[in-house]
Amino acid sequence: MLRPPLAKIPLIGHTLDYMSDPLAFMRRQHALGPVTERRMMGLRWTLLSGPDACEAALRNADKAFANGPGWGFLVGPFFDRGLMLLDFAEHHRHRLLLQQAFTRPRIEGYVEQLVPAISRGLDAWVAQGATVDGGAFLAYPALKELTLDLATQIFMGGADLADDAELDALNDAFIACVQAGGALVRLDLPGTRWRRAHRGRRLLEGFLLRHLPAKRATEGNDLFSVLCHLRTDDGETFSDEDVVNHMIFLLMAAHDTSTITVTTALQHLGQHPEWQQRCREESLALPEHPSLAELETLTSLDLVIKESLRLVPPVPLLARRTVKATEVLGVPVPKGRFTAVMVHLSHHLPELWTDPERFDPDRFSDERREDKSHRYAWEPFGGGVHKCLGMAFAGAEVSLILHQVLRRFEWRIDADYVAPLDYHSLPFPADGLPIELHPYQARTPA
Ligand code: HEM
Repeated sequence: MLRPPLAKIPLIGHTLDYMSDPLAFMRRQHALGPVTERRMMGLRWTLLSGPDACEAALRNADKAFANGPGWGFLVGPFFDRGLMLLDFAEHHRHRLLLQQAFTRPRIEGYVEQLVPAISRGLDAWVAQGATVDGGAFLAYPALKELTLDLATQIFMGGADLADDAELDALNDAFIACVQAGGALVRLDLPGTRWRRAHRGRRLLEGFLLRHLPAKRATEGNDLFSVLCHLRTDDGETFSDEDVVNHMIFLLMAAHDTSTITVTTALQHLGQHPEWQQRCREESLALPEHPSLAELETLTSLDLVIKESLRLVPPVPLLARRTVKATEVLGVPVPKGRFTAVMVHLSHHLPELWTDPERFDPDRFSDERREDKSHRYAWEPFGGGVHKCLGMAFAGAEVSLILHQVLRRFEWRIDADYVAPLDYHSLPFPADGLPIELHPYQARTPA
């Protein structure tokens, strides 16, 4: 925690302003206009707020905004050459190939693997007995562990690649890479997040390179194996280096984002028992291990997930840097300018949403469709050519976890509870989201 005198230095002060309450920071900025400037993290940034300004950068009609040099500043050394950090023709080429790993038949295959893996993860929640029955169960760390285990399973092809100690080391390495994004000291110095992340990246590269020949040799249905065997009609494939870079990025892209979404949904379902019951009834009507098509019939849960992504978008702002001079809504933006596309704010603007701070999943129902108020009113997955490639996978994973949790547990959270969200990297509840969790007991009608 920085002491107050440091917080008063303007360039760090604005960074901390953002981290302590991003929405308040974005609101203050937006009051000055949709295209403004601020010094943050030692650099001058153009800040885009409101759906029109966000749309301009994400549609990127004149190809002025680049991802690599923007995100590269925040997470570059650790997620180097992941799809999100590639640009223009090269990005297009890699995306064409990578999207074959996220077709519907592939996702159906991942769902088949996810279903038993989630069941096993939730068995462990029950086995933790003391925390499950009545005591405070910390939902966020439990979900983080669950989604990391799922990533090991679905992305890497199972725990047999590594023993428990190595898996723990890999998880730590991966977490170090993610946490470096919010580091204020961005130098490879002893004891810094930056140094831990460099070490983490090396460990992940070594692990993946070691297992790559075996993945190339046989065709499995885990993501690592799939990436090794992708081929376009023109015969394009990924090099070993590409596979490693994409794998490390995909692990990052998939993990925290899905965990945050499930956490937010659990919180609101705990605070709104009527929605919890409505979702549970739909889940109880399906098998414990549903197919992708069955999962898509969970309409109430779908509304809850959309509303959770609106209230707490896991990626609150998107980073870009201009590669040439351009303008947004008539305001000039010079070449070389770091740009923050503040999608979070659009989700909370009263001109786009009724009573935006209220948890109201029905706002996404066919009768209301408030998300149609603007093409970029709801953009948790971004927009334009970099729109999230894992959107369908994420939807399936998040719904599957919540489906099984709803069938097996019930929980309550105080209606007045406000999650103390930490925004040093992606948002998460600093208190771990304590909930009162009980095994679900079906009630017999009186
Ligand atoms: C709820 C969960 C998720 C959210 C909210 C989310 C959000 C986003 C956002 C906002 C972007 C765009 C970044 C930008 O324009 O700068 C993005 C890109 C991306 N996401 Fe996701 N994501 C989620 C889950 C996933 C999952 C599960 C995967 C993979 C399994 C994934 C893979 C990707 C990839 C590959 C990109 C880069 C796309 C490109 O640059 O062409 N995401 N995600």
